[in-house]
Amino acid sequence: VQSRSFLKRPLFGFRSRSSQSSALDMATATLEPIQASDLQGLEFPPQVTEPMSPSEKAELREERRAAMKPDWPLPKNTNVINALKGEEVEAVPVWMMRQAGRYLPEFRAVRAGSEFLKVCQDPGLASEVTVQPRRRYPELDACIIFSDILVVPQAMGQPLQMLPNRGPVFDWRLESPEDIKKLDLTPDVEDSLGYVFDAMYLTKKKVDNEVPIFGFCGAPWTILGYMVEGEGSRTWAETKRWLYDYPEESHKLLEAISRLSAKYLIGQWDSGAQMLQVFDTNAGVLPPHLYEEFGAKYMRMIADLVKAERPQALIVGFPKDMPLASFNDSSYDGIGLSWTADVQEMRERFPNKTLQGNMDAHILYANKDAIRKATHEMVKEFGKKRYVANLGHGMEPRMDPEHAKAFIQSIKEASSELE
Ligand SMILES: Cc1c2[nH]c(c1CCC(=O)O)Cc1[nH]c(c(CCC(=O)O)c1C)Cc1[nH]c(c(CCC(=O)O)c1C)Cc1[nH]c(c(C)c1CCC(=O)O)C2
Repeated sequence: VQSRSFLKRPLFGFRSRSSQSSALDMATATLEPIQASDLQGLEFPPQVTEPMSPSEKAELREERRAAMKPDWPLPKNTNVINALKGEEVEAVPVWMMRQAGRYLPEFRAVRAGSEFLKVCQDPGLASEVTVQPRRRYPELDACIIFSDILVVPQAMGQPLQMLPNRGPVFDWRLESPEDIKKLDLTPDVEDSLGYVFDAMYLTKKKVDNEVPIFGFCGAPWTILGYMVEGEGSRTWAETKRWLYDYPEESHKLLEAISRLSAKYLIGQWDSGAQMLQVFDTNAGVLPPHLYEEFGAKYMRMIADLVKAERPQALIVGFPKDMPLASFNDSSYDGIGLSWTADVQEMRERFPNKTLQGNMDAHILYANKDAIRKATHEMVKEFGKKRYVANLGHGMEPRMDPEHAKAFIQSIKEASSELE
C-alpha cells in the first residue's frame, strides 16, 4: 500500500512506452524530471544544479593533478575498509549498488538540467549526486563515484549516448574484427578519463573524509558485450558468437580493455578512491569454462595489474551469478554476490575473501516489514566478520527511498544484535 501511494505522487510521474507498463518498464522507464521551480518542495534539495564553468574545471584539474598520490589518510568511518582487510568492524558496513540514481528526487532534480553524460563529465554535478545518498542516509558507510562503466569504451573511440527508455547506445558497434581498427586500444587515460579523476577528487573534498569513496570500472567481458551489441541485450548472443568465431581477436580486445581499466582504476585511486570495484554484470550468461577463459581471467588481470602498482589498494570483484572458485586465489579482497548465491556455500568456497551482497533488490518493492525481516536474516547468515552488506543488484527508478532507508537501518539494527 505504501509503495503504491508513493507512486501516485506527482513528483514520481511515470512515462512508459505503452499504456500498460511491463516488467521491463519497471526497471528502466524514464521518470519525469523535476524542474528547478519544484526544488523547494524537496526534502533533501541538491546543493549544486549548475555545471561548472570551463575555467573552474581547468583550475580544479590543475589542483587535482598536483594532489594525486598513492596514499590518502584513512577516512573517519573505516567499516568497509576494515571488512575488506578482514579486520574487526564497529558495525556491519552497508552501501547500495546504484545508490545515486533516479529513485532519489534530488538526483532527478540535477538530471533535469543536464544529460546523464554531462553529469558524469562535470565534476561539480557528479560529486553532488555522489554525496546525495549520504545526505539522506547518514548510516551509509561509503559513497560510489557517479559515472558509468561504459565511459571506458567511449574513451577507446565508441561515442556513447544514454537514451530515455532505452539505456546506453553506442554510435557504432563492433560487427567484425575489422572494426577493431576504428578503436584506440591504448588511449591516454588522463586525456580521455581525467574528468572522472576530477570528480573523484572533488567528491573527496566534499565528503570531508567522513567515509571512503568507491572507484569502479566494468569488467572486460561485460564491456565487450556493449561494444559488440552496441547497446544492452537480453541474451548477449552476438557477443558470445564473437568468442566462438573470433577467439584470438576477442582475447586481444579483452586484454586491451583490462590494461586500460587497470590504469583507470589506479588513476581513481590516486585521486582519492579508497576502494575499487570491478563489475562483471554479464558473467552469468557464459558457460563456466568460457567465463573462466574470457571473463575471470581478465577480472584477475585487472586486480593483479592494480596491485602490482598499488599493493595497498582494496578491490572488490563482482562476477554476477558466476562466482567461480578460482576467485579465491585471485588478488581481490572482496567478492560481490547476487541474490542467486547461497551464503553457506560461498563462505566455504571463499574462505580468504570478504563477501559483499546479496539482498534481492526487488524486495524494496515490498512492504517494510518484509524488508526488515529479510535483512535481519541476511545479516545473521553472513555474520559480522568479512562482510559488506549490499543489494545483489542496483537500485531501480521506481523504488521508494523510504524502503531503501528501512533496508539500511535494518542492517545496522541486525548488526548490533550480533556479537
Ligand atoms: C551494466 C552497467 C552499466 N552501468 C553500470 C553497470 C554495472 C552494474 C549494474 O549491473 O548495474 C555501473 C554503474 N552505473 C551507474 C553507476 C553509478 C554509481 C552508483 O552505483 O550509484 C554505476 C556503478 C550510474 C548509472 N548508469 C545509468 C543510470 C541511469 C541513467 C540516467 O540517470 O538517466 C545511472 C544512474 C545508465 C545505464 N548504464 C548501464 C545501463 C545498462 C544503463 C541503463 C539502465 C538504467 O537506466 O538504469 C551500464
